[in-house]
Order: sequence, then structure tokens, then C-alpha cells
Amino acid sequence: MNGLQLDGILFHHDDAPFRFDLDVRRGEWMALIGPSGAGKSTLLDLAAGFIAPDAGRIQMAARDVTDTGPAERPLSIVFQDDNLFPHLTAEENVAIGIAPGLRIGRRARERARQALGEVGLGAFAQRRPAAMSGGERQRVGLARAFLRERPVLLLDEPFAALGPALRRQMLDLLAASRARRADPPTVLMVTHHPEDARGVCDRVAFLEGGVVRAVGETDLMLGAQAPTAVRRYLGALTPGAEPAP
Ligand SMILES: Nc1ncnc2c1ncn2[C@@H]1O[C@H](COP(=O)(O)OP(=O)(O)OP(=O)(O)O)[C@@H](O)[C@H]1O
Repeated sequence: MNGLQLDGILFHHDDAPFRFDLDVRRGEWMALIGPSGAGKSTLLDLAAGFIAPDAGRIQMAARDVTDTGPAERPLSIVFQDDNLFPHLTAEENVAIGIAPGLRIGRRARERARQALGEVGLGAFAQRRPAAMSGGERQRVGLARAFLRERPVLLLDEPFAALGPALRRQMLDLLAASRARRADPPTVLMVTHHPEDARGVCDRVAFLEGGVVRAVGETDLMLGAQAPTAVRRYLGALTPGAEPAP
């Protein structure tokens, strides 16, 4: 087994129960969609190790990580809030992802500059976050996540604050960075915009009521043949659209 597996995971927030089974294949890019409160962030938090399941096992890159803390799991995570250090430059913010003991050496700086170039921010290396736009900051966060080359990449709505054109640009950047890697990471991405999955995600998982209700190829899950619950959700998202029967 490889990639990311949640196997018989049970969890609860107060009296809200969650039961997750999910198999993200090695090198696959999967979108997590579903209504607000379905448990998308909870699933990601379990995968990241920020919260511990009541039962079940989590496998990542062929390792059982259930009892392992977030820092020891073979993953990077990018949140909606870019998580940059305000007092560091873009170059330092990226380099710190690979700097042992948080000491940034010359080699780490060089690699950080290269990673910034790959996300189109070669000229921004010496800027601090306050002097960058939201989209630029998110690109710095992505460059850092990519430079770490962890086997698993978790994305929790990293582009939510951006408009549709910029979101698409970010996803294309991510797809291009991924394509450059000999061994691309397994990606699990929460999105409130199912259309974002088109063209970049291999499969889509639909969550509702604290469980994974359906998993399928992206075109199928977002098309007319999608399971009824998914069509109902997608219909409800389209202003003026009739919910599917
Ligand atoms: N720390 C917490 N304590 C108690 N309940 C929580 C906590 N975090 C989340 N919940 C509840 O668990 C449920 C799932 O939350 P979660 O954030 O995983 O959903 P989501 O699918 O990511 O939603 P959204 O699309 O709105 O971000 C919600 O009903 C939420 O109120």
C-alpha cells in the first residue's frame, strides 16, 4: 500500500460522529468536495495528525502513521491562510521548509530562489509577505511545500480567497510543478469549488454527514452521471439550477 489510506477511521467532535474510509493512490491528485460541515477539514486534520482518531488506521507513503505526530508524518500542508513568517523574506520563507534546525544556509537559499522562479516569483525573493498580494503569498507557500518534496501534499482550500481566474492559474502552476517531479506527490485537496478539480484532479471524493459517500473519476463525479447525492450538491451550488431528483 502506498499513497494515503484512511482505514475504518472513527472520530467525533462533541456529538458529531465521523467515519472515514478513503484510499488515495500513490501519485494521485484527489479533490475533497461536499457541503459545509460535511467533515472535509476534519478528514484533512486527521490525515495531518492534528487530531487523533478514536479508532482505525492511517497509512501514508507505505507507513502506518496513526500514532505519529504531525511533524513526523511524510507530508506538507498548505492552508487558506498562507502561514508565512511576516519578518522573513519570500526566499527565507521558502528556504525554511528545508533548513534543518531553522538555520538557512546558502544551498537552501539557492534552492528557494529556484522554487520561487518556478512559481513565477523570481523577482520577489527579497520581499516580505506584507508587500505581496494574497495570490503571491499563496505561491510562496506552494513553493515551500514543493521544495520539501514530501510524498503527500495536503491542501486545505489554499486558493479560497482568490477569484476564479487566479485560482485556475494557481492550480495550473501546481499541476506544472507536479509534472516536473520524477515521483509526484500524492495530493488531497479540499475545495469549495468543485470546478477546480476539472483538468487537474484524477478523482473526486464527495463527503456528506461525516462520511465519504462517493469516490470516482473527476469527469464522472462532476458530470450528468454522478451519484444522485453529488448532483444534488452540485445543483444546489449553481444559482437558479434545479436540484437533481
Ligand atoms: N473543534 C471543533 N469542536 C467541535 N465541533 C467541531 C470542531 N471542528 C469542527 N467541528 C464540527 O464538525 C463538523 C465538520 O466540520 P469541518 O470543518 O470538518 O467541515 P467542512 O466540511 O470542512 O466544512 P466547511 O466546508 O464549512 O469548511 C461541523 O459541524 C463543525 O461544526
